[in-house]
Amino acid sequence: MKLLAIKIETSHEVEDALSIYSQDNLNALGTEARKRSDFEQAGWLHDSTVVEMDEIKDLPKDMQFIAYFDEEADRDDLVNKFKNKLNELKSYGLNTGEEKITTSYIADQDWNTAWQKYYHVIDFSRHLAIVPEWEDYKPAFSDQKLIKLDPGLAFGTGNHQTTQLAMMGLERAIVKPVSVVDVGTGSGILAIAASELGATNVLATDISDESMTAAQQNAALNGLTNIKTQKTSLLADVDGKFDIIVANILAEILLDLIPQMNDHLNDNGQIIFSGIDYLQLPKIEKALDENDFKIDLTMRQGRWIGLSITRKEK
Ligand SMILES: C[S@@+](CC[C@H](N)C(=O)[O-])C[C@H]1O[C@@H](n2cnc3c(N)ncnc32)[C@H](O)[C@@H]1O
Repeated sequence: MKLLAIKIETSHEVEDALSIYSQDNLNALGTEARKRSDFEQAGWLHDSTVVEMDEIKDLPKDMQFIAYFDEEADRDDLVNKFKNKLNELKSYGLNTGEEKITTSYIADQDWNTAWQKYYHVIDFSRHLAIVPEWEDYKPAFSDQKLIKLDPGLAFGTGNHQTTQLAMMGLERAIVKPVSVVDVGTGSGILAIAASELGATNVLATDISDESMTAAQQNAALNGLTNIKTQKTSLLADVDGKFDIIVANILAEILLDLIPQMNDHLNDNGQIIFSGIDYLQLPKIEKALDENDFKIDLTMRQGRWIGLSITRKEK
């Protein structure tokens, strides 16, 4: 099988917006960002970044964004959609760089190994490190938990700021054994983090088949038997209540989740949201308030907001 690769010479300011747009709106099979700054920083980073010489001669001016699609996808339509998206992002005042778009068809094996080059150990916190399946890593603290991961085609390498905000929320929330539901699990990264942080049982849900496969494989890779998966949209068909609900999904989808949360949250339960662009926060605040929830903690990385939420006191 071949893949359609759409390459855009653009600016790092629009990396998140293009990644999410490609995956959520255009059904991209995967995305990749080659940033000049990554290459310039290589060598002094304390992680295991390795830069190969043949890549240095071809550095992007700022960022090369690449989205991969099925070879049957409509190439011209996708290129037009990316052009429109870049115009929209420019109208928000974002730097969209050169905006040069090129396309090519590549063998999918090349893609599988190509993106692995840009995915390395993330020494995330005192408690957690994310370790790609193919890398060796020795933690500085012997009790730091390792999340071993092969995200495959699912979202959730741990590199994304939204995933990291949700992980911070989980670290703060899990202070005793609790039950957790991870809504929109992608690679299973947050479900695995919850289990490693001491959750008793975790349900990982997603609407995509790729995510179900990736989450199951990654739970097994980490030897975790307390993670179950369920393919479903949000919490509509989920049975039971949980101590923690965690969801890293775009704000538009979180708005549909909010009215479902009360029926699935135990007394004294907590909710962790991520994936909210800061411009969308007022909508989320309003919906939470209308559904008798309150925000206890607001976290922000770049454009992204993470929230820790509980029920309003009666
Ligand atoms: C931004 S990714 C988050 C992945 C992972 N939890 C992380 O934090 O890195 C969002 C995930 O939500 C899933 N998703 C989107 N809409 C959904 C819905 N209505 N119900 C369940 N999952 C959904 C997508 O398939 C995707 O895997």
